[in-house]
Amino acid sequence: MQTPSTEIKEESPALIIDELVLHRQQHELLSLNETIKGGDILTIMGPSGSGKSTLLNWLTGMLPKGFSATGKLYLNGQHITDTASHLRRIGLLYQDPLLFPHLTVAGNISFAMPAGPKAQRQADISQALAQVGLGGLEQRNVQSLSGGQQARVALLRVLMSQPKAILLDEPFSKLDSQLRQETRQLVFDQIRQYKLPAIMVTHDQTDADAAQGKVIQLT
Ligand SMILES: Nc1ncnc2c1ncn2[C@@H]1O[C@H](COP(=O)(O)OP(=O)(O)OP(=O)(O)O)[C@@H](O)[C@H]1O
Repeated sequence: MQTPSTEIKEESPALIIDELVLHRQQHELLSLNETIKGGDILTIMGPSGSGKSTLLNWLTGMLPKGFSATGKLYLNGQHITDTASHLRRIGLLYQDPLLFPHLTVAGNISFAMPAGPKAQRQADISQALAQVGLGGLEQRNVQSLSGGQQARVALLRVLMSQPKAILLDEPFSKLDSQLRQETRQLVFDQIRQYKLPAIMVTHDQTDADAAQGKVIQLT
């Protein structure tokens, strides 16, 4: 007897990619079937053109024209394949911090936070900044920060938006090696602390090793 299909796949924190096949025009780009549990980091590697960005675009609900997909996406038990991008609660961290240059550190972080009493938001921001070694920099203009400091603000901006999953798109590639290692550790620690399912696209084997999770090599 066939099990009736259900919209609820799993209740504990997990991102489930169910029988995904991505096409560019008639050409199959990739297929994927994965469950990423909260706190786990799935690493995606592969040569230029293998479909890494396209996969991230599908996950965020922004597949460009010319591409099509079959398969389903579930986040913490909810079917979100057809959910609008801004309602998916999937945070994205890029290689560029993409901070708003005209806003302060606190302004950048609070921009992405859910609404709430101002004093509470300010206290939460100060606490988060202190946790990543940026205590007291609330009112600094982000343009006056170092690359590593900007990367940490970008991370906090994503985390404070309270995502339920996080995607990392070459997030450390602009940082020099010492800073790369430190920032990577911080990002991975936070992913584990918040039990977020994460997918990281990288060309760097040391990133993949540090993630300590499954590695998928696209071809
Ligand atoms: N907007 C687009 N229109 C048409 N084809 C595209 C578009 N974007 C990407 N492609 C093609 O789709 C395929 C997958 O590209 P994608 O950007 O996902 O690869 P990638 O693995 O992220 O590459 P890279 O490592 O260079 O970023 C490639 O053949 C690419 O040329």
